Amino acid sequence: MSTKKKIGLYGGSFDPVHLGHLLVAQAACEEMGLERLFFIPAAQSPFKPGMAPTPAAERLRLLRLALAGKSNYEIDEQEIARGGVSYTIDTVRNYVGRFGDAELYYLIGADHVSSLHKWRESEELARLLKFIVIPRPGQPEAVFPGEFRGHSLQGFPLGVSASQIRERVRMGLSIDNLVAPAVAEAIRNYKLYL
Ligand SMILES: Nc1ncnc2c1ncn2[C@@H]1O[C@H](COP(=O)(O)OP(=O)(O)OP(=O)(O)O)[C@@H](O)[C@H]1O
Ligand SMILES: O=C(O)c1ccc[n+]([C@@H]2O[C@H](COP(=O)([O-])O)[C@@H](O)[C@H]2O)c1
Repeated sequence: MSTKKKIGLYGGSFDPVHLGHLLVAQAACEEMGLERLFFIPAAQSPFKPGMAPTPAAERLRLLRLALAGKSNYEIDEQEIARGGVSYTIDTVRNYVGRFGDAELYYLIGADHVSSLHKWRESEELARLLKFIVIPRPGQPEAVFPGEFRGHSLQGFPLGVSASQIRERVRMGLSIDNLVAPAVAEAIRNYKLYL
């Protein structure tokens, strides 16, 4: 069995961070024994080109509230700092430089598995890390394409998405129990997603 440190990278738009994300993180840490998990908010996800995300400062504010007090979770702002479209290979190269002796895992929801081969420099990405896939309701069981290596977790499949939360706020519906209480309060106070 490998004794290398296991480090998890969790990239996403987090617009806003919701309980689905937090359960993904929990399942990955428990089932894979990750020592550290970095939440990495994207400046702009490559596969959401037509969608201007909420300003990074607001998404970061919500992430900080959601993760407050969870010491094994960290927020990495490198993609926000780089700006432009956030390609995972650039971020992963940064982690290889910082944690060359660790095993790197990248967390994705099951909705991303079938298009992994379309990610930038996908062969190099597949060489540098393994993927952790968390089931999402409505998505088939993950089958890794080609060269990709990874683990499919049991998780706690939860039918919550950021788009559903944005839509509920626009419609004046409650988002309590879909996001952390402090996140719901901040979304109300700062009048986000109206
Ligand atoms: N409920 C969930 N269960 C499992 N994985 C999830 C869930 N929600 C999000 N993810 C995964 O988390 C990562 C970041 O997701 P993202 O921030 O884009 O949220 P989203 O809910 O998918 O957003 P949107 O509804 O706007 O597409 C992606 O890999 C996505 O598949
Ligand atoms: O690098 C790529 O080509 C690539 C293609 C699609 C998605 N990603 C990353 O995957 C993460 C989840 O994407 P999304 O669209 O669900 O927010 C986010 O950090 C994106 O930058 C990365």
